Amino acid sequence: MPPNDNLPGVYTNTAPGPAPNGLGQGLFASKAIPAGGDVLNIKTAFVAVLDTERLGDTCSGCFGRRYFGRDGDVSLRACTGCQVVRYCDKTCQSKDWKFAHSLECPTFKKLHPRVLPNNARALLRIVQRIQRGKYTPSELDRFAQLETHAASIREENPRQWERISLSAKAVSAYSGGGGVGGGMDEEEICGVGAKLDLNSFNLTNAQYDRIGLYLHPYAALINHSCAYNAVAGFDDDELFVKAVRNIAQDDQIFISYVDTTNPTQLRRQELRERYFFDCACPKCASSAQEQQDERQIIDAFRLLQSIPASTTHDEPPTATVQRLQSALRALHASTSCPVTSQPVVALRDELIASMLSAGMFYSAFAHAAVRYVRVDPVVYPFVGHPIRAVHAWALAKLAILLSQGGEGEGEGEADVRSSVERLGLNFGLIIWSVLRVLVAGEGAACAVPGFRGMVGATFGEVQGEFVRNGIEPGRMGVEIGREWEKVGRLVGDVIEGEG
Ligand SMILES: C[S@@+](CC[C@H](N)C(=O)[O-])C[C@H]1O[C@@H](n2cnc3c(N)ncnc32)[C@H](O)[C@@H]1O
Repeated sequence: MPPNDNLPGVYTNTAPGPAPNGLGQGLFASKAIPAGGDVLNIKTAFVAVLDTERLGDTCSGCFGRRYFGRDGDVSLRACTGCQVVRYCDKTCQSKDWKFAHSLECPTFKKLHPRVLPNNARALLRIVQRIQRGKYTPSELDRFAQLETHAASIREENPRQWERISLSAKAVSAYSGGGGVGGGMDEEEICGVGAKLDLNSFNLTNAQYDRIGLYLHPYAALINHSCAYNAVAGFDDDELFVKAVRNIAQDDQIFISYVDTTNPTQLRRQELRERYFFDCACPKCASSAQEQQDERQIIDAFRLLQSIPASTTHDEPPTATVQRLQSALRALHASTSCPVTSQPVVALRDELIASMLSAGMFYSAFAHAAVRYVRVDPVVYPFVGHPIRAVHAWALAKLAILLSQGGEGEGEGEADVRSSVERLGLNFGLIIWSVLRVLVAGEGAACAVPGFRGMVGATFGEVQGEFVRNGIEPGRMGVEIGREWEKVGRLVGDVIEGEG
């Protein structure tokens, strides 16, 4: 991809321009981009910080990039100055020190053991880097032009404005003012805080789990559509935006700011509250007639929200699993939500995560198979969609664990295990075929390089194991088809059990 002439580290097949229909500025394809193709790659963030709950388990230098996919615990060492941020080693520490930690470390130390929330830490970084002249004039110029909606935040979300003002007060006190970029008063810092809230992305790891927040003023130009044509992903703080559909030259690039599997009413509400616009995308327009179904789904969401959060720390994971399973059954009893609609989709994702924490590996495998076979092809129709790839990877990892004799535990686990054993599943062929699809589709895949590297290495090991045993799974299409018929029966049983 060609570099952007003005912005360091920005490579792109796009150009900025005014977006029609009152969307402000947007990004437009400077050439045709096929599905799976590159839209934008930004090597270094304008700002990126970890969420507070990830400071203890994620490296603040590489954001987990260097040890991603490695099994077992990774030991991170805390910064001896502030004790707040942690690193893999000196390389990661020195990278972060140069970027901004040298500026913020004394403040973190003073506040320890209190830790500033993620948006205040991001704001402090931006303000201190501006004051020390660490951004180029073109980066600052792009940042200055970003939308803030500050007046709307003040009027419509007074609590958000209060949080921004409090952060600005603290940052103004801690940043000390002055420097080559000049001092910034509290009001200016509030403006930066509003910009951060409106324009930041979820920083994710290579498996698309949220780990923090990220902002770059060029990427922030991408507008929203629920019928998006591109997705963003990260390796470390390197951003990759890829096409999930064929994009014609001069077409506008759209990502989704919200979970597009959510019902229209919820998506629109979230977009209104956080981004201050009413979405007029084709997906929102076409679901106007779905009022009846929508209402049922909204009721289902309320039911889900009435259940206490699944991540309460004092609840044993097996209890969470039971709670989620009964919520799934209650949803089926009270609404006609299909397995591919929300909140059933989100509930199953949570169920799989909770089953893993509870050590219910056979049950987690069965639900991951439901997701792979029945849910994702409908919810993410583009085969190279990164979420689909991550779910396929989770299924393969579970199959690897079970093939190595992983023992499940917990209520109901014995039943699922005996169903799997009755079916006589050949895990090896299932693992091989799931990974093979991921590796073969790599050209049109949107997953970030770190993820693809991890999948490729695992496929190589699995293939090597087969070859050592004199087997060529590439020639076993019929046998593999039979294994997927068995998986289909398992999937059918799970869905029937929920109904
Ligand atoms: C992250 S910014 C995107 C860049 C923005 N257009 C600009 O000129 O700075 C988000 C803001 O862009 C506008 N926007 C993005 N997508 C939109 C859409 N589909 N419809 C209307 N406004 C949209 C809204 O004002 C929203 O708060």
